[in-house]
Amino acid sequence: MKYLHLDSSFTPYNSSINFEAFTFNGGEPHIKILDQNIGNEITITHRINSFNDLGLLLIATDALRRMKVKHINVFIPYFPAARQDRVMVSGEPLSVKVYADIINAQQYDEVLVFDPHSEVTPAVLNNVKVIHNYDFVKESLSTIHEEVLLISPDGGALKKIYKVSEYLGGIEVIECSKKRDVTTGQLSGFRVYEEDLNHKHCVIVDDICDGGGTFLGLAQALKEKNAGKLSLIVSHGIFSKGTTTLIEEFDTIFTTNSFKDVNEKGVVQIKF
Ligand SMILES: O=P(O)(O)OC[C@H]1O[C@@H](O)[C@H](O)[C@@H]1O
Repeated sequence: MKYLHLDSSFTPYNSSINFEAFTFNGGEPHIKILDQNIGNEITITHRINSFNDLGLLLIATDALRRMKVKHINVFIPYFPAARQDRVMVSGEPLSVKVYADIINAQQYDEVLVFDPHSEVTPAVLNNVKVIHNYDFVKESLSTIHEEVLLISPDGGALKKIYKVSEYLGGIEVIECSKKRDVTTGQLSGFRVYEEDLNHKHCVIVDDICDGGGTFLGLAQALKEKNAGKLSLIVSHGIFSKGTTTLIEEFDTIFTTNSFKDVNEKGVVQIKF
């Protein structure tokens, strides 16, 4: 099996097929595969954070098909728009399905995704294989040498966190839920369904850290219930508002390189 790593800083498997890629003046991505003996099965790996990234994946797939590669797999660690997985009000798109339809049209033999936001992503993708967060959480926790509680931020994360807990031999899970303002729908606080956390190390586990507001808010609520140290494990680190405030609040933040590379003291990035 050979690998085509389209993003030079995301190279989860060692060997990569040689290629040249650049963007035309008009903004269109271009690629030329330089190796000619590339075999019959290739896995493309790519972080898709923009339409240009998607475009590069599509034209790379076309180039491989024209080179008569029979079996093509793709590893898209952070599946785009996985959070836009339902239409809340008329006028909104079902974006995850739009991306999935484009990926499905490529007829990949296997589509690997890492810890998708909900069950909708694997449901709308063909030939999908989900890489769960179990080993990532296990590796993160292996650096914490004290008893921990796993904190589930909301109902959406519950099913996954209980599976993680089971995988790790039954670590205690503390359930929480988000409070929302009834008129605006804005996040207004958290309910923690445990009276006293007994100063134990609380580890929040979730799929995505975007702006970080969820985790800063939850940290406050946990402290009000006598939390000890706080850590955060998030599969996909977008960190759109930076990491400074989060680093001040959390003992350690664990993430992967599924979305981007982060080199900040206080953030441990476990790489694919
Ligand atoms: O508060 P930020 O970091 O912006 O958003 C992260 C939260 O938004 C959800 O979709 C994620 O699953 C996570 O619970």
